[in-house]
Amino acid sequence: MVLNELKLHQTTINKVIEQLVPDIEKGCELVKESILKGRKILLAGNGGSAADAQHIAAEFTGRFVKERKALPAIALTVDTSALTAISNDYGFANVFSRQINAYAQENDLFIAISTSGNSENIISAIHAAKKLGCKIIGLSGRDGGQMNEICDLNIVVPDDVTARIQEMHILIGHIFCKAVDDTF
Ligand SMILES: O=C(CO)[C@@H](O)[C@H](O)[C@H](O)[C@H](O)COP(=O)(O)O
Ligand SMILES: [Zn+2]
Repeated sequence: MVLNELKLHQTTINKVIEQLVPDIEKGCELVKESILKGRKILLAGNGGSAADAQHIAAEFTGRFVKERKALPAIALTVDTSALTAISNDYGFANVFSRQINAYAQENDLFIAISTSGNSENIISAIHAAKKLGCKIIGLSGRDGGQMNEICDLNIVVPDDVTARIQEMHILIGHIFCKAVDDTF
């Protein structure tokens, strides 16, 4: 079983290497552009993707590898009072869009993470971010779902298994962090 899981991961990473390098490079450019313009990064996802959102945000506000200045990144998944109040009062579909409306400004970057590309609260948040003039990178999988139509760039991991897709998302997030480190 263990060897098989590792081999499945290897198959997915090989597909990412063959198919996604240009998209990941575009994502690096969008992330660098927003940081160099002094804009902030907002991130959101559900479940494992919520963990990815806060993991990536912390690489920017803290540090990834290199010593450099603190950079503005906010995960919309971490404030349990906001998460519960918004979900309770406005419905779970609005849990991220409401926070986007509170924090996002024109030319900020929203990194929306959903392995299916279809989670309702992520789709609503993308619509809200677009209305405010944000740029949007999707990290998704399967067929990319609704995120194909509404993101500036939807990076679709070519796999149908949630775990494999998430493993590639955090790798891509780390590559974004390396691209930013390299600009300082
Ligand atoms: O981490 C996992 C499975 O590996 C789960 O927590 C998973 O993230 C949750 O089922 C999410 O609700 C899936 O949502 P999404 O990726 O389709 O947007
Ligand atoms: Zn997971």
